[in-house]
Amino acid sequence: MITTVSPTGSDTALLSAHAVTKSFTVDGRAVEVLHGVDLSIANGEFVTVMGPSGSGKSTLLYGLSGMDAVDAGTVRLDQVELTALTSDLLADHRREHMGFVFQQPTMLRDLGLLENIVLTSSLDRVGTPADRVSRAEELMRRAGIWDLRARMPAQVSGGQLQRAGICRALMRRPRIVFGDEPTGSLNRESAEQILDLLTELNRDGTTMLVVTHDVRVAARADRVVFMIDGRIVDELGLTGDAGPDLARVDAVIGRMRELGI
Ligand SMILES: Nc1ncnc2c1ncn2[C@@H]1O[C@H](COP(=O)(O)OP(=O)(O)OP(=O)(O)O)[C@@H](O)[C@H]1O
Repeated sequence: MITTVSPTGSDTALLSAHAVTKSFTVDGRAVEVLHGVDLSIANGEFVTVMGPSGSGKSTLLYGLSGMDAVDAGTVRLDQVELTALTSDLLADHRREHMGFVFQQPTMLRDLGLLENIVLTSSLDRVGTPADRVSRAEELMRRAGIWDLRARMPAQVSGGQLQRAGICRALMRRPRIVFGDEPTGSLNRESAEQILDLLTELNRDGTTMLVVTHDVRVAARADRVVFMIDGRIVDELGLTGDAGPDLARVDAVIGRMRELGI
């Protein structure tokens, strides 16, 4: 059943934001782009954020993940208030608990995919080198790119590279994965494969917050959050027996029409 959910918080939230504001200085003037955003994401939930270009989706994602500081309000990951941490502690926390998937992963071009994936966690000194390779193997097999492990980033397709990027993001078993247009640069078939992978990872318990313009991506979520002009204006719950993808896509498009997006 497709349901509308209220935009209120949840006691079991893994990530919660309260009254978050953010301004940028443009031509010497502060322009507020997030106007007191509240958002709670439950453990294991898959949430997508949709809205017009410039509505503040990426700014929200960066603010919630601590990649960029917010001006006011609080952001908590589980019991830890991210907005109260020093930048060093926040960076540690981010490395340990969060994964990031962007439109195009940045890889070192002279290293093979496996080395690229293992390298991040090697730098972080997590486990033994053998542990890291075995974790990478598990993820790469799952993503269907183990056979490509020795290829250089320039020798694989955009979709394969994105799958490697997702493997890299998951090396440390993050509690939450943030995605900013993870299928934005891919053709339809590759995008579907990435979506299948993200959906599968979410089913295994990884919480996800993904910003997207693509209704097919949004429709995979448990909940779609709609932003307009720096505010969350509506939410659409897609949990339960929501039927085939098409019905979910229809529901998202219908809500976008109602909101004039
Ligand atoms: N570093 C910055 N300096 C000044 N203004 C910024 C900066 N980053 C973002 N903005 C502005 O903040 C607003 C929100 O931008 P943001 O990138 O969050 O929107 P978005 O919804 O993700 O857009 P899109 O869908 O086009 O990626 C926009 O008006 C943008 O121009």
